[in-house]
Amino acid sequence: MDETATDAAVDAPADGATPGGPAADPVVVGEGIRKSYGGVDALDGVDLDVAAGEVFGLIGPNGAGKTTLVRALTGTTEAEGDLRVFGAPPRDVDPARIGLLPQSFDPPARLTARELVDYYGGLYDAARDTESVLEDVGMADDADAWYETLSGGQKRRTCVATAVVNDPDLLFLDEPTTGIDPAGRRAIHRLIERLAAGGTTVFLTSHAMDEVERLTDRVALLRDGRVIAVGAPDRLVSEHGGAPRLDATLADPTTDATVEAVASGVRERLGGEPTVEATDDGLRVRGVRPEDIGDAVAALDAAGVAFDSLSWSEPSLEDVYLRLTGEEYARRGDGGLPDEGVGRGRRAADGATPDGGDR
Ligand SMILES: Nc1ncnc2c1ncn2[C@@H]1O[C@H](COP(=O)(O)OP(=O)(O)OP(=O)(O)O)[C@@H](O)[C@H]1O
Repeated sequence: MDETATDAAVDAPADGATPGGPAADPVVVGEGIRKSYGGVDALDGVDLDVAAGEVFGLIGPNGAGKTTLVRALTGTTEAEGDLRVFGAPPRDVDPARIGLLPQSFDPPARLTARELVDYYGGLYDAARDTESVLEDVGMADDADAWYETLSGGQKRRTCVATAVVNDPDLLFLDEPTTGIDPAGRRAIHRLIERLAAGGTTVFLTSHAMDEVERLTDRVALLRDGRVIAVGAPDRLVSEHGGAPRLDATLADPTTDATVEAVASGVRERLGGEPTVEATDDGLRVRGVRPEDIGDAVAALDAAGVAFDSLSWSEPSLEDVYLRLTGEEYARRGDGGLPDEGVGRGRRAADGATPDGGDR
């Protein structure tokens, strides 16, 4: 396990099942994976395992190394370290067992979607029926259009079809839903769910935290070529997502005096637990339970704060992402660490800090 991974990475459930802990029956195993391009360490000692039948998510900022890791695991680039897929080095694995949707994929432009799926299916001894694959990705109605005339989302869906036409045991999808509209995304989500239900192992990279949270059994967060957390999404959220919060969009700019007035009113009504901070367009009160919402609103009113809108939300995988990558604090521009939570937790666990102080 990566030495910088949080403790969500290391505790296996008692029954050895996959959610939360390490894979019980791994089809992908990587230890100490390294890859440099010139002076850039794209992968800086990645350890991971993926179980048979698992939907495994890989998230991380632009340039974190996600695509490089997918390429290393599919044998499309050489990397150092111990990499095994179905027990063999990636380049020795039977291609019929693997499906790959690369991040960048440019199939021949003057073939129709149907011809493309036929063509890629023809590369294998046994392939799925073209029509059912087109149906699966929501392309049945547009199957006779040339690839070059398809919209960006239709192109991506066609590419997904070419990746699943061989009915792979292990499917790598590198940002499959980028540029796809909500209906198309739903089609891809349903396809992933069906494949997983049928026993296909899925390795999914995405910047869409909602789809990763919804679809994956476990997720690894990559930053600067290292896994900094891995575990079931709900576990990562409970450990690192922070408290539920109430966000207020304010009509006027948020001043320090506004924050202090609301904080004082919130302390008075709710005790010491909630914290108040300025956001880009208003205020955020953290630590507000559903039953506290009325009191928090009363604190805003008492402070004379006029708000345009209010929203309450539970923490999500996006909060985990923002906190563990340090982007939340970078965005605020203060470069500071939170008073509680992940900053201290990570230092205690591994000596690292969210601002990259271990590197
Ligand atoms: N072929 C290459 N030549 C040189 N540098 C590369 C190459 N491929 C990747 N890199 C560098 O390696 C690092 C990791 O890139 P990678 O594409 O794996 O990140 P990523 O997490 O997939 O990013 P994104 O979310 O933007 O797709 C980046 O600094 C990138 O510039």
